[in-house]
Amino acid sequence: MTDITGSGPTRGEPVLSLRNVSKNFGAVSALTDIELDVHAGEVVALVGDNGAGKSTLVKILAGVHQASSGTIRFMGREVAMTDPGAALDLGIATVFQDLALCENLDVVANIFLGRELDPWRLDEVAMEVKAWTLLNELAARIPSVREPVASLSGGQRQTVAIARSLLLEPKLIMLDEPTAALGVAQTAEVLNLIERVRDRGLGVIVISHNMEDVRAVADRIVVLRLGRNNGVFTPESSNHELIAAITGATENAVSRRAAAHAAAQEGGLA
Ligand SMILES: Nc1ncnc2c1ncn2[C@@H]1O[C@H](COP(=O)(O)OP(=O)(O)OP(=O)(O)O)[C@@H](O)[C@H]1O
Repeated sequence: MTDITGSGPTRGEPVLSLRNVSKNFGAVSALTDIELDVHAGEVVALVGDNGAGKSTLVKILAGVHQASSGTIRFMGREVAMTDPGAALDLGIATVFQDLALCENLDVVANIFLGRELDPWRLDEVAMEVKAWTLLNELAARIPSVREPVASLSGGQRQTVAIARSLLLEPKLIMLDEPTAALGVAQTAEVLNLIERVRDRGLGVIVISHNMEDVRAVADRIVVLRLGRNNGVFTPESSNHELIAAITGATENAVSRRAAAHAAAQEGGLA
């Protein structure tokens, strides 16, 4: 049976720790002296305006880009993510926004894509059982694992992509905008899924622009602004504080609208 936790760290132990991580693209400083900690059984939301450096940070951790300087510790030791394979081998899984699924293949084939149990002799039955086990552990609602991905909803596709990333028993999973373009019910399903992954002791990093989703699922909210850390918040932090950290100003069009909206709601309730 697939155990999606693997031999992971105990809840609360540090999984990932970044210190002074910087990344330059030629003359462009995409990231400067980033610090980030993720613990086992914790969801960390990475938020920031467009161009804040979120994608660059995730790509460094996924081995797509290499940091220009700084240290990355993973499971207690300093590591170098030289390529995507190295990150995967260490136990860092990434679900990118495009999900990288094959529309015409079924759920089983997508979960095992490139990782067939025996590439010379496809053991369809064993792979189907393993796919079901994985999806059941996630309490995922997929009608049939023999359904082509093309016929699944956005939420179900996200589920398949997450299940696929758990196959290699990672210690850390990174999700890039997992609820973008999803409806209300599908978003709730994906947020539940993230909680189940967290409850199994994995460290989770979620990039999101949706503050409601971030508050609903994150244990800590790390704000990046112009490639630098700009505060760590909790879901209880006020919208005003969060928006100020994201935009870098306490008074701006977004915060004024939020304040006016809150005042109107209060007025309505009175
Ligand atoms: N390959 C690259 N070459 C040059 N500059 C880059 C490259 N990738 C990112 N950058 C720059 O790094 C900065 C951070 O970009 P990044 O895409 O990481 O931000 P982001 O927070 O993910 O934004 P978004 O929410 O729009 O995806 C930007 O100034 C961007 O132009």
